[in-house]
Amino acid sequence: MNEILTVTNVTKSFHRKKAVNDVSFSITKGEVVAILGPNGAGKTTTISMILGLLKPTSGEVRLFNLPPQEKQVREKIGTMLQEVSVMQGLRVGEVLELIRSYYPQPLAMEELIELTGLTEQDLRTRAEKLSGGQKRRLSFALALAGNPELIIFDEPTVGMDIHARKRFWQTVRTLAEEGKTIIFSTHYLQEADDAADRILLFKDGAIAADGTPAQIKASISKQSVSFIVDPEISLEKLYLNIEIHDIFRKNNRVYIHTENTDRILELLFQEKIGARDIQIERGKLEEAFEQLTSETKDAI
Ligand SMILES: Nc1ncnc2c1ncn2[C@@H]1O[C@H](COP(=O)(O)OP(=O)(O)OP(=O)(O)O)[C@@H](O)[C@H]1O
Repeated sequence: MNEILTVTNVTKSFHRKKAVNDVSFSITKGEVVAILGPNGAGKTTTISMILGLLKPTSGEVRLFNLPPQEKQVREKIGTMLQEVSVMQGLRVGEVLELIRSYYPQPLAMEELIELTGLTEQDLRTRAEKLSGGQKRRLSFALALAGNPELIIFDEPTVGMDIHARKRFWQTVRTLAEEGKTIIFSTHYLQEADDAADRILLFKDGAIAADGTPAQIKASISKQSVSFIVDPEISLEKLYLNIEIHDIFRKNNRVYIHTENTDRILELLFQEKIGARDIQIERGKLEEAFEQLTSETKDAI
């Protein structure tokens, strides 16, 4: 109903290589979604298909229930891609006025300046003379110029210093609170965790996980419950539980690897096996993420 984007069984092949392999997901109004994954996971290819810049080899992308290339769709989208190209010869203020004039209901110039942090001085500068950081701000302003309902950023914070990043994400939050739908790609789990309310974890051209940051973190970090139990107590009843990934005894202790420590605790009390000195451990998240994503293979 409130679906802004639907991606259905989309595959993109370059020669024999599948950059994106049978991906399906949908995004509803007001969501802030991170497409998270390592180099080559298929993030940019997916975003390019969403924007209609690349045609899927098979499958379908629909935005506002229309094909991405439709004019009505284009008017509702703002985008900031990795490569910033600026128009030569025009001043920043002129570029913004020009782009605003293409849209039926552009964002007010004052608001655009306020949101993106462009200064009066920036507005008078010729676009090609901007520094890298200023160009990113212009690019951000261009993305917002048409007052879009859906904003798509491909690796938006690459090259931004820590202050610029902070400011950028604050602005994204403001836009989300206004009801905009936001999709961005990133390499960084931390960034996805801080800024998004949903993460699509891409790996080898497919979605490896889809959930809230808390769910994604729980699914990738190794958690374990361990406890002491009398050696004669049978653990057979526990073996069958699907929440248990691995169970073994080491010295006096039993270790259980799981994604759902709460459920395991419930189970221990239910089964009344007399577990003592129960400990819960969570592995380091960033390490687990790096391990997961570094296993990315150059699939053919
Ligand atoms: N035009 C192209 N021709 C051939 N192969 C391509 C093309 N574009 C992308 N690929 C391949 O498809 C795979 C996915 O690339 P993509 O750029 O979508 O990944 P990504 O997740 O955005 O990576 P990065 O974080 O490095 O931008 C990679 O293996 C890449 O080499």
